[in-house]
Amino acid sequence: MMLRVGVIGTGMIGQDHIRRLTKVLSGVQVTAVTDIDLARAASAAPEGAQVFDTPNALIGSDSVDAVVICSWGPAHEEQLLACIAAGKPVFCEKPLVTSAEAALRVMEAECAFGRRLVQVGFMRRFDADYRRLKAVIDGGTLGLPLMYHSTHRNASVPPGLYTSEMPLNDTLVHDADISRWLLSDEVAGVEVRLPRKSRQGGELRDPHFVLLHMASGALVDVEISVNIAYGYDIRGEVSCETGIAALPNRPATVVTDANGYRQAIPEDWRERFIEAYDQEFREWIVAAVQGTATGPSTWDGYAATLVADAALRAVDSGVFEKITMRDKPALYGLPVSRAA
Ligand SMILES: NC(=O)c1ccc[n+]([C@@H]2O[C@H](COP(=O)([O-])OP(=O)(O)OC[C@H]3O[C@@H](n4cnc5c(N)ncnc54)[C@H](O)[C@@H]3O)[C@@H](O)[C@H]2O)c1
Ligand SMILES: O[C@H]1[C@H](O)[C@@H](O)[C@H](O)[C@@H](O)[C@H]1O
Repeated sequence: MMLRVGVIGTGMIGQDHIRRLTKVLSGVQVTAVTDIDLARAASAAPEGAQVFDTPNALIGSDSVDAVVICSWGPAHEEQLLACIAAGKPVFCEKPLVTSAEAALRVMEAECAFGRRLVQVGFMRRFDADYRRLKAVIDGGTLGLPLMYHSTHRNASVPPGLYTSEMPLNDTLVHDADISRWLLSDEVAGVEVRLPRKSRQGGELRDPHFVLLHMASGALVDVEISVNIAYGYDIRGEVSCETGIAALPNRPATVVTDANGYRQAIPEDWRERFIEAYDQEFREWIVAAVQGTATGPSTWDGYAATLVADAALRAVDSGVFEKITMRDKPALYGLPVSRAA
């Protein structure tokens, strides 16, 4: 069966996902697009796709079996609720939503529907390097994971559009999610320290040093730098009881010349995670054709949102901010635990 997809939001990642859905992946066709900027939607629409005036019109259309949401975070809740009301599988870019209350409303709607419909765009879980790293941790040969060092550096972020909350509610959510997934753990609380401000980002508060206290007692330190200038640099190293497991430096051709040996650094997320995005959509298509969703869930989006909310509180309070999660609905599987 050919999955007919409607895309909401045709900005940077919307266009990149339309490219992979039309030129890279099979079994899928983009039949509809929309954006509040209709001219942008029209220019991003692949041949034969209909341009809708509103997300609701696209979601309700008979020509759309499943939806991909690539609008800004604060718009996600309303669009997710409309997809769930229509019973259509939906891939929603991260962040799921931008407050815990909104995440709970989406969760309640999905649970009332009774079947998973939502996959959240935490693409690191589909990256081959992260998958190998998790296999080593889960294999147990290094003992229990004690600390995870997560480095998240963006060359730059769009001035004006990327606000001072976003290092925590748009960028940190990746590190929160990957820490939970890698360590099979939950985040119990957050501290944030602000180092000297970088002059690269104008008024933007940047960088951030975040400490995630995991329920097992493991600690995760996260560097969020969003105007590092030199490239998109994602690193991760897990310190266990008897050894260390780390992401490799990205395989890239080594250039040698009079200036020495060097390897290229990805420009942005499109380049660094290109295969991971392809894979997350391969897996999404398989589930969406069956009318459901697998992979990162509304529960995972809720957990990451709780971390973002707590981190935003911690910036103001300067102290440890505790996280309290609601009970996990059966729809999302068993609670995780990494026993000491
Ligand atoms: N997984 C990743 O690595 C990754 C990478 C980039 C962006 N993202 C996420 O994807 C989303 C979009 O990011 P982007 O970088 O493409 O931003 P962008 O600003 O380039 O594009 C967003 C588009 O959505 C449109 N839009 C906003 N609100 C809308 C609404 N209510 N209805 C219809 N259209 C609307 C805007 O007009 C714009 O064209 C964000 O949630 C972002 O966090 C994820
Ligand atoms: O929306 C983007 C995207 O999620 C990237 O993966 C992340 O590195 C950026 O910080 C964020 O702004």
